[in-house]
Amino acid sequence: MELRKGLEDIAIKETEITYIDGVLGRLYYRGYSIYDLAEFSNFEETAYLIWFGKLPNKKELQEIKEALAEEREIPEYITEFIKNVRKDANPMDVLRTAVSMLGIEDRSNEELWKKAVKLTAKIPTIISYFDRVRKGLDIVHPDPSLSHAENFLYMMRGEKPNPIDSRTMDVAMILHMDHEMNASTFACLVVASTLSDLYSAITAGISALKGPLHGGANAEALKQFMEIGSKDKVEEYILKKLESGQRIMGFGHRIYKAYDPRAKILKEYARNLAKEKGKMELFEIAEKVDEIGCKILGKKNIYPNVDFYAGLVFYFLGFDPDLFPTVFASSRIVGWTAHVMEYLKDNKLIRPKAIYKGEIGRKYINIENRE
Ligand SMILES: CC(=O)SCCNC(=O)CCNC(=O)[C@H](O)C(C)(C)COP(=O)(O)OP(=O)(O)OC[C@H]1O[C@@H](n2cnc3c(N)ncnc32)[C@H](O)[C@@H]1OP(=O)(O)O
Ligand SMILES: O=C([O-])CC(=O)C(=O)O
Repeated sequence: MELRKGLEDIAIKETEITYIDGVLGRLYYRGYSIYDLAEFSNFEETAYLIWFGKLPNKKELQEIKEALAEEREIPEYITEFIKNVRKDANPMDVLRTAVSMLGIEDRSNEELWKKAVKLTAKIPTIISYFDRVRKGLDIVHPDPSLSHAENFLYMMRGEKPNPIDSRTMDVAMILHMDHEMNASTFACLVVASTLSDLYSAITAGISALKGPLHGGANAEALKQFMEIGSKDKVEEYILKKLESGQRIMGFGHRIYKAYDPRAKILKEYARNLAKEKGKMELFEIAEKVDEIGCKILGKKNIYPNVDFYAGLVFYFLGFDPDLFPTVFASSRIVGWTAHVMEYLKDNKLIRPKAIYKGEIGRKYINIENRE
């Protein structure tokens, strides 16, 4: 039996949701280029596309917007949990637990897409309530008149965002929405394939996304730009890091052997926000890491991934770094739920093999006679 560490190059399902061309650095949701979706679409429309396989007409778009807006509020017992949980909790742990709590209450047999809408609508509320409570601020209830992205920023800040911030948030959420068989989506499918419930599957996805090799890299990337402190220290920092065997966070990808198209798009949004917020110096440090990193690591086909500029964008939008992976999750929930629904249409229990390398036939020794 062949060992494929990390399941590299193993396909576990056929999909019509997302296609990645890792060599040319291209990404398509349901056949539409990510560049077109980022330029012309919005969160609700792209979510509909990912869930249902087609762009919605006007009526369908209105219906999905209304369904998402109606489901934003969270049950009181979850708000109470958020108020009582330790203020220094990791926000991904809070989100994971709150999603799990939602699952305890939802015993309905309603169609999975309806549960997917509920989860997608409620995740920004969980995140913003926790952030405001831990800062000693009053929670801001969702405003159903605002779009999904606008409302998220509104609940975080307590005031309506300007059009540049709203559009940036919308685009960032589109870019994070799905990415084929990434680690967190796979984690969801492992759980779903046992015919467990959707909330349990999503809880697994959140757990997998938390790690710094996956969705946690956006915060690590920003930390690295801040640590560097000035543009002229970038080269020395990168060389030192690589010489000591460490990784440049926000660089490298299992599938992309080219520049991640999402990073290309986010870079321009990060540049614009940096200008608007007067934070050009931090952006220029990141740009220099990008340039020198590509020169050195590009020889091994290692380039910036989505997390490289996402951290900067989320930071400029006002999110604290420990919230970045939760913002990622607030968008990836669409992809997780879409893949679970697609997989369950032709379910097969996910159960790979391990190659046994230990001994066989060892003699059991009573504890009194052991060394
Ligand atoms: C949303 C996302 O999840 S995108 C990914 C976010 N994660 C990060 O940015 C963390 C940094 N990046 C990484 O750790 C990796 O590139 C991963 C985990 C994303 C993918 O890596 P894998 O496909 O498993 O490749 P693997 O970890 O085996 O690395 C292959 C080689 O590239 C090198 N490499 C990979 N990424 C980096 C990096 N960021 N910096 C320096 N070297 C790197 C490894 O050291 C290794 O070198 P070697 O062959 O000389 O030993
Ligand atoms: O595809 C991957 O392995 C990681 C990634 O970029 C994502 O989940 O968006």
